[in-house]
Amino acid sequence: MSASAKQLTLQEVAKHSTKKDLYLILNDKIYDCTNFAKEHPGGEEVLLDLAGQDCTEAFDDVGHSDEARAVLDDPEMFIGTVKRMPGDPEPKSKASTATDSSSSSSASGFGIGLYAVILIGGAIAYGAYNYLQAQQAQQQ
Ligand code: HEM
Repeated sequence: MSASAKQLTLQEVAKHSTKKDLYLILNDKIYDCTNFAKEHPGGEEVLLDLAGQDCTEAFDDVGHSDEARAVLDDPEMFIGTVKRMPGDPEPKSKASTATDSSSSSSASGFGIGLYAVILIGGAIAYGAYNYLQAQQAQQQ
């Protein structure tokens, strides 16, 4: 059975998104969860919501047990692996690092803005101080 493991693109997997034909992607592997969905302790709905999509993140967020992972060892459920095409989104587990780096770059953008405000504020204060000093000197 595993000898017949297929490679499907994300678009092909996305076609299997109904109650009667339900594929899920987990860590770049494709599983037929049509029968399992009815038995899923977390409910059929959550799996149907993610049908035909990558559910790696959602699966990890729930903190599934090793027993849950063992369910996926069933050769009846294993379909094959994801064939990534140019322009496809990255696997979910790697996507989180991408968001991390973008959020840190926006944070440093804010840092530069704050730095500029402090510099300009300092320059204005220095100018005002010099002006007042000059005024006082004139009065004496
Ligand atoms: C095909 C993949 C999945 C398998 C094999 C699976 C299997 C299981 C199993 C065996 C449990 C019982 C608790 C445990 O052993 O951890 C469980 C619970 C649960 N699952 Fe999944 N699950 C899958 C995908 C998902 C996804 C994508 C979600 C989405 C949000 C989800 C949500 C939940 C929730 C909320 C529970 C807790 C239910 C409760 O404690 O009342 N599962 N799952």
